[in-house]
Amino acid sequence: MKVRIFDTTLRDGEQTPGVSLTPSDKLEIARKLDELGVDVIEAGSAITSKGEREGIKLITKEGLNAEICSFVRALPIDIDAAVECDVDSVHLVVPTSPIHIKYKLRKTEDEVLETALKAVEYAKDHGLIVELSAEDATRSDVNFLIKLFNEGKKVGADRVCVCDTVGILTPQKSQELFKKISENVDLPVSVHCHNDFGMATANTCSAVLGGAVQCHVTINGVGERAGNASLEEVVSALTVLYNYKTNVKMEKLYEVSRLVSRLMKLPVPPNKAIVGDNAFAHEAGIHVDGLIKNTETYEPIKPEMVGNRRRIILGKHSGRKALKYKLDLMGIKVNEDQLNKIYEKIKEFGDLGKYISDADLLAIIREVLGKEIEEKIKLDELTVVSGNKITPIASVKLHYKGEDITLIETAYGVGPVDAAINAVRKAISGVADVKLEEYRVEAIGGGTDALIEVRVKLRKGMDIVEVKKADADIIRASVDAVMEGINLLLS
Ligand SMILES: CC(=O)SCCNC(=O)CCNC(=O)[C@H](O)C(C)(C)COP(=O)(O)OP(=O)(O)OC[C@H]1O[C@@H](n2cnc3c(N)ncnc32)[C@H](O)[C@@H]1OP(=O)(O)O
Ligand SMILES: CC(=O)C(=O)O
Repeated sequence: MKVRIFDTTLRDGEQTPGVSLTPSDKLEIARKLDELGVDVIEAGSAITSKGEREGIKLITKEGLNAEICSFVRALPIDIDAAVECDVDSVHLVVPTSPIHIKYKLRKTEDEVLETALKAVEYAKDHGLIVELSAEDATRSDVNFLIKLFNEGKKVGADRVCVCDTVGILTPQKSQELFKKISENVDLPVSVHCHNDFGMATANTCSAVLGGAVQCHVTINGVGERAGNASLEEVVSALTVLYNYKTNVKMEKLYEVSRLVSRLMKLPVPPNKAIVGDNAFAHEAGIHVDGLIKNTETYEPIKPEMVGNRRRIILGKHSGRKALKYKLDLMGIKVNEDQLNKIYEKIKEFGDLGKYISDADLLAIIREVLGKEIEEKIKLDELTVVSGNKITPIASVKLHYKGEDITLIETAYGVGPVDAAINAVRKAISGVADVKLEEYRVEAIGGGTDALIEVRVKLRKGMDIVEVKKADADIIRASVDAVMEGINLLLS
């Protein structure tokens, strides 16, 4: 059976405290969501602001395949704003719980019903698809919900939605509630779950078992408070664990996750299911040994299925097979004695509570093998100019393959570090397509002469490396880290 995916990253997701997207950010995300194959994009809440309307209008003009929707309250002014943005549909939200009706709206149930039905009629008169949605439905009288939905159908509502606004459902209650609503309302039923108790994905899947045919979800589970049910979790669980189908192209999940993370400036926790960087990462020796023999031993699905990748991390818990596997991947040949020496050093590092980055491993290998591993690209010159009356600018001269090829480039940036890294990336653009995925900086010590530790994560295709470098000069530390990462990716 097929389940529709209603993505609310650009509406409920953008309600994440501190997050605000520009109209062009919204358009970029909407295009990716459309490529991903979601059925509905809730592009925002048109009444919110001029910029919000601008963003929604950019999306509706784009001619995407997905239905474009705006959140509206049961108010003509909200519906007018949605109509102005030329959306296909409205997510028309009506608070239904006693607490919302009494304290928030200061109305009676009858008054709420009357306002809601008038709003549905008004939206239908303006040619909109209407999803009539009950806010705080899971703390509402189920008979009132059924009455609202059935009356809503009479005046033209096309779908209904049950919102677990404060995330208090359990999987059992969810299945029962959605069964009751589906049996008593002859319209497609949507589920909208929040994650206050970490149950949003489970509750959403149970709602589908109960009869819901459309799931409201957000990329990375972003949203109010603890967030919404996450798209990647719901789609993967429904597909793999429950055997449902969706229109989502699952192999694009990681890519869309990272776009949303970058534009919302919300890092994806490493242990996030499906799209986290640790979702398919393994350090424990016993696990890696199993994986080498058959990946199914410790992976429920293949990482490529969701656009993620397998990572073998070396550390305190590693075994020799993991080390050998990693060295093979790096094209480094060692004898048994050298392997054991590198292995012991990794354990020593781990016991000191240290994280072993790819660059650390390379340093250990260099030490044990007693020889330099070839640096394909070397930094020769670096010049950076910055000040209060100049856009920061940097130029670099690099040597590629010894002295054979010289790469010289200049670039601007928002600051001197950005300019320097842009110059390096520009210079190597003809050699390799390397993307800077993450840049973090920490001062070790307190003064202006503190040691600066820079950590970068670089990607070339599906290969990712992490490097950390420390220097009193933040620009040197940054450029050295990026150069080392590029060399690792080219090795
Ligand atoms: C559970 C959810 O996610 S609900 C969606 C939350 N989304 C948002 O709030 C979108 C962003 N919001 C905004 O930009 C602003 O709140 C606006 C433009 C919508 C409204 O701003 P203001 O007019 O200043 O109102 P304010 O936000 O202070 O209060 C909300 C009003 O809407 C009313 N209201 C709330 N929900 C509904 C509803 N579904 N239908 C009708 N009225 C509603 C409230 O009762 C309150 O009315 P009151 O002023 O008569 O008490
Ligand atoms: C409508 C909505 O976002 C909610 O009730 O959570």
